[in-house]
Amino acid sequence: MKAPAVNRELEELSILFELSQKINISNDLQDILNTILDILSRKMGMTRGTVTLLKPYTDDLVIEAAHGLSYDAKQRGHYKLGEGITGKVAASGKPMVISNINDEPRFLNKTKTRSDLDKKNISFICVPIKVGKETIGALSVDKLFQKDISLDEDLRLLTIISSLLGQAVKIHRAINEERDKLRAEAEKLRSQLSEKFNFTNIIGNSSQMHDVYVQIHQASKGNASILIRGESGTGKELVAHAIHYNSIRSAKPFVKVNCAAIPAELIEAELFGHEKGAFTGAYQQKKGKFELAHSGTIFLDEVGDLSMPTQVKLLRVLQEKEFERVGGVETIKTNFRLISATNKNLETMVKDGVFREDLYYRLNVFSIFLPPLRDRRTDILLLAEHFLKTYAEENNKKINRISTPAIDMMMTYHWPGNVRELENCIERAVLVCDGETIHGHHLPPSLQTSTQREQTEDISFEEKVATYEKDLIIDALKATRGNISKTAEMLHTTVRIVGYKMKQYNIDYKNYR
Ligand SMILES: Nc1ncnc2c1ncn2[C@@H]1O[C@H](COP(=O)(O)OP(=O)(O)OP(=O)(O)O)[C@@H](O)[C@H]1O
Repeated sequence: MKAPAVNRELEELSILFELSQKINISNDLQDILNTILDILSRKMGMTRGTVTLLKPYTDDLVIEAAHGLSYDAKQRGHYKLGEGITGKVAASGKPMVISNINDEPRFLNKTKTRSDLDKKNISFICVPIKVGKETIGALSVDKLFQKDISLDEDLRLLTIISSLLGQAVKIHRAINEERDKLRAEAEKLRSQLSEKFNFTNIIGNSSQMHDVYVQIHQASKGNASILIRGESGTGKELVAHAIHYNSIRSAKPFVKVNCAAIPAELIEAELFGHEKGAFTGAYQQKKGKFELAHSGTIFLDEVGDLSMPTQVKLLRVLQEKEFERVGGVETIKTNFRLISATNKNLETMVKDGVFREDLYYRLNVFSIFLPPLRDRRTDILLLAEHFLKTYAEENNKKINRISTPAIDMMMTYHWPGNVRELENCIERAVLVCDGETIHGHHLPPSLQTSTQREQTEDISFEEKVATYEKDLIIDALKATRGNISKTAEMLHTTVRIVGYKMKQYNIDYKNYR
C-alpha cells in the first residue's frame, strides 16, 4: 500500500494534469472555471468553491463561477475590494486560511449558503488569483474542519491552481480585447464606408468586400450593363439593389425577374408582355418587365438559365432597346438599365454552345464577383452578429452574445449555402435559444465538424461513406437552393440517383429552399 503522502501527491499531480489539459483545449473561461471547481470538489472534498474576479478598472469583485451555489446565491456575491475575507485577499494579494469559520467575525457569508449548524465544522481557504504582480481576484473553497489534518497542503495546491487560473484569465482577456479591438476597428471602417457609399445593409469588412464596395460605387455612377457573379446566397441581389439605389435611377422602378423560376413557355410574355388573346389564358393585355422597368433598372436573376430562343430576343432588346409584346405588332421603346446575375460559369456555357457569345459580351460589360463566404472568413462574425441583432429584435429576445465555441464552429464550417445559410443558421439559433447566449448546441448539426464527429463517434467504414455521401448531397442542395436537377448536375450524377439517395438518407429538398 502507498503511504498517504504519496497518495496525496499522485492525486495532486492528476488534478494538475487534468486542469492544464482543460486550459489547453478550451477557449471558454466559464467552462475552465467550472471544471476547476468541479475537480476540487470531486477529488479534494473542497465544497462551495468560488472564483471571484475584479471587474476591470473598478474595485468591484464579482463571482464568476461557483460550485454548489444557486443562481440567487451567486448574484448576492458582490464584494468591494478590502471587504470581508475575499475582499481582503484580493486587496492584499495574500492568502488566508480560517480553520473554523464560526470563530471568524470577518466572515460575511454574503451568499447565505451556510446555516449556523453547517458553519461549525467548516474551514475556509482563500487564495489570490494573480496575473504577474497584479491581483485580479480570489479563489476560495470550504473544507470540512478536521482537527488532525493541516490545511497547509490544501493551501499549497490551491496556490498552484490559482496561478494556472491567472494564466487562463490572462489569455481569455487578451482574446477578448483583441476581438473587441477588431470589432471596433471593423465598425469604424464600416461606418466610414457606409458614409462614403451608403450601402448600410451590406455587411462585410473583408478586403474582398471592400473591392466589391468600390465596384458598386463605380457601377452606380454609370449606365453600363452589369453582370454580378458568385455562388448562390453570396448577396448578388443585395448588390443589384445597392447599384440601383445609388444610381440616378433610384427614384424609378427596380424590377426583378427570376429567369429560373419562370417556365420557358412563359418567359417571353413575362419579359416583353402580351396582347389580349395572344395565347390561351391571355384575357387581357399585360405589360412585360422591360416595359415596367422604363427609366429604372431591370434585374435578371439566374440569367444563365435562359433558353436559346429567349436569349435571341433578349439580345435584340439590348441592342435596339425596343421589342414587341407577344402577339403584338406595336414596337415598344424603353429606357432601362440592365443588371443580371448568375452562379453559372457562362464562359463554359458559351464554349458548350448553350449560351450565346454575343449576349455574353452584352451582359458582361462590367462584372462584379462576390466571393464565397468560406473565402472571406473575417466577415463571418460580423454577419453573424448582424443577423443575431436582427432576429433577436424580431423575436423579442434578449440574446446578445455568441459563445466562443459557437464562433469557432462557424469559423471552421465551409458554408456551401453562403450568407443565406449563415442567416438561416442564426435565425434558427435565436428560435431555439432560451438564454442570453448562442451556444454550439443551438447551431445545426451540419456545423459539427467532421473531426468533432470522429472524436465522438466510433463509426464503421460504411457509416463514414454514408455520412460523406449525405454531406455531399446536402451541400449541393444548399448551393442550388433545393433544386434536385441542378444538384444532380453539380454532383455529375442523375436525378434518379439523387432522388434515391435523398430517400435513403431521409433528406427533404424543401428544407434547403
Ligand atoms: N453581405 C451581406 N450582408 C448582409 N446580408 C447579406 C449579405 N449577403 C447576403 N445577405 C443576405 O443573404 C440572403 C441571400 O442573399 P441574396 O439573395 O442577395 O443572394 P444571391 O447571391 O442573390 O443568391 P441566389 O443566387 O441564390 O439568388 C439575403 O437574405 C441577403 O439579405
